[in-house]
Amino acid sequence: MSDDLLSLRQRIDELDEQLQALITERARLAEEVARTKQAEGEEVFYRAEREAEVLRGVMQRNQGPLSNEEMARLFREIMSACLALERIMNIAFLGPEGTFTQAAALKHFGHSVQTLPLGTIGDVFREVESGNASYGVVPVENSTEGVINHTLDEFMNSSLSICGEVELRIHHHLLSKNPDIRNIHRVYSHQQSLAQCRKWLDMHLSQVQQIDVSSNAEAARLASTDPESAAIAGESAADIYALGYLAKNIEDHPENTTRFLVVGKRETPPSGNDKTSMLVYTRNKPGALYTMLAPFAQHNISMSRIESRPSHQGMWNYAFFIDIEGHIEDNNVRQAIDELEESASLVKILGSYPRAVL
Ligand SMILES: O=C(O)C(=O)C[C@]1(C(=O)O)C=C[C@@H](O)C=C1
Repeated sequence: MSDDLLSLRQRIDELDEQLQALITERARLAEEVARTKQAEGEEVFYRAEREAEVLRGVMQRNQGPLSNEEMARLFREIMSACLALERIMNIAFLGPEGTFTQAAALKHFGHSVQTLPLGTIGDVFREVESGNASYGVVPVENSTEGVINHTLDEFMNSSLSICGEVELRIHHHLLSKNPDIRNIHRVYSHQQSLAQCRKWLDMHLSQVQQIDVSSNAEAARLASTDPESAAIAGESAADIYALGYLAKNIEDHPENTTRFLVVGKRETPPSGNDKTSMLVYTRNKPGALYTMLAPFAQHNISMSRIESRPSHQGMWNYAFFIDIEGHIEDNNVRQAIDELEESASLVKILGSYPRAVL
């Protein structure tokens, strides 16, 4: 080994020692935080607003060469490990193991949580409502395929609050036990993923049967038992089912992103950069939509999403899912909602939560 390399490694060793001592000190402080929370009768250890504040601080201070996201990911894991000293959290997600929803849960909470795969979006809500899981993670919309109605509909009858959002770039791969694409006769995947790779499939596998299954992870499991088949799924499913890559990143839109929501029982205090989601029921009369939206414009509040769903409460009533910028404790948001309540049949606040940091 050259002297130059040796001395660089010595400096890295010294820094690692300092970093380790600092991480240990941070972990001890987290233990002290836990004791303080306990003494104050607090039952909730996870603080979404504080975590967002810490991660934003990390990104603001960062000057490279690591990217902001990379640096924040490192701190994400340190905080996750610190929180695990306070309390191990159980996170329910739309399973099975290896789904993008699991990847979103780990991106949001870090890897020091326990993840609990469940069969349906409804099961995720029930598990959090019953207290068996601390939080739940469910998909809510995809940039190419649109909104996930099951999730929106669950909010109509649930008392849970949204306490976070996660955005995940979705990369789809063609995975198989078979090393030769010419031997593939069937492709398994979730119907949304088949749709997201439509052009690629038409171009490369137009003669191959497409089989729509309940999740990409299930598709990967099937492909692992059927060597004449392939699955369209993500990296974690490839790892879990030991599949090889026949083609990578086959999604039609490279910017393909899915947004997930984190649901829990606690309302989240302001973090300084928040969103508020609500469900607004209106009567079907002329100008209802205009009247409903006017308070947001008057109070200078940006709306990032509006979706309508049949309300299931009478044939002509609609429910609108609306996301706005700001926190329910902000004066202008509070005032706009007070005014909205005068014209709407019902306004249900689903939660104010930090805008996705990572
Ligand atoms: O500040 C707190 O309340 C903590 O518990 C500490 C800490 C952290 O490690 O910074 C850990 C977990 C919380 O979710 C937020 C922050």
